[in-house]
Amino acid sequence: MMTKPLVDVRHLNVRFVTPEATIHAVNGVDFSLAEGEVLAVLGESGCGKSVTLRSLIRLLPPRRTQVEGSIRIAGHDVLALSPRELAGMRGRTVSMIFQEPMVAFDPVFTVGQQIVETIVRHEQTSRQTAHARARDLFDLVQIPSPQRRLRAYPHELSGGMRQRAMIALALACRPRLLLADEPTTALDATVQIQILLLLRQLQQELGMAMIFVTHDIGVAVEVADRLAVMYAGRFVETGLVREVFRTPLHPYTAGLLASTVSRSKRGELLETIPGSPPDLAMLPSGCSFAPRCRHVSDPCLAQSPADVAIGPTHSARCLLLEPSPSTPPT
Ligand SMILES: Nc1ncnc2c1ncn2[C@@H]1O[C@H](COP(=O)(O)OP(=O)(O)OP(=O)(O)O)[C@@H](O)[C@H]1O
Repeated sequence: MMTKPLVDVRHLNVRFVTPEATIHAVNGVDFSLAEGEVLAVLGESGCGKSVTLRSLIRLLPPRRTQVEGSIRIAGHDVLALSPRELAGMRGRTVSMIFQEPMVAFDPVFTVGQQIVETIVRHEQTSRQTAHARARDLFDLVQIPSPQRRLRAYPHELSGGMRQRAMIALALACRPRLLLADEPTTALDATVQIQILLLLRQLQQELGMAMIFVTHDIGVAVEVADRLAVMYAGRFVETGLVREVFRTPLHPYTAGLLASTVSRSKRGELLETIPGSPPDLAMLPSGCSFAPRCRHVSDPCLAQSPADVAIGPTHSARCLLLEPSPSTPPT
């Protein structure tokens, strides 16, 4: 029997209409995610990863933002929710963690007060019960001396501790889905690894689904079951981590992998993808990657590639994968 996915996103388009230009940040993204599954969204800066993630809980500035398509999370039709229903869904069903924890915390309250407040607001429990839960959460995210740390203001904690406290806040109401927007990028390498391991362990223990945005392929491989490679607002390749890693289908994915491999072998970036991602206010016609692609041919400049499945879980958008018009049908 097919179970319903926890997340189902269809034809998601997000545009920012500014007086100067219309920015096509997300262009026809489709994906679904099962309970307990981890998807990493991977791509260079400015390709629409954060906007995709934020649109899932409508965390985009409402003015001048146009969102089209459908987003269903745990049975909620997210784009149709009232502000009150949306507030109920955030925290309880879906939570988000950020690169910079100060985004999640209010500097004038202690971290303990903020976690207790979140629990009381969502679950109508007593303060005493909420405080005991906050303590347990600090244990869960491995913060030593939890009682003392709960009484600290956000700025009094170190970067790594603040990140752990934000994860505790995000988990306060036991969400079924955690959205993570480059949560380790700002940390130094050792702390980064500790936080990644913690997130993976928590995700497995709590059976929580997670969507993890990163520009680091090593991080994606470390945390995810599935990968979505994003370029110019589109998912250009999706698949299980090992499939994408072993058999990249899209030239962009192959380029990302090649630059990572050459960097790790020689300590320097030997093979980068030439050029830079297109301006999302002026997307080229045809395939958006064509201007940087070593396999480009004339049709790529005219025709936008469809998503071609080469297996039950692996697909990509590249004309090289489409049967050529001259191939007789079998
Ligand atoms: N509120 C906004 N108004 C106008 N443009 C925006 C807004 N938010 C994002 N954008 C634009 O949307 C595009 C996609 O941004 P997004 O932050 O999703 O990229 P990203 O892939 O997450 O990159 P990074 O890794 O640098 O965060 C960018 O061109 C960005 O400038």
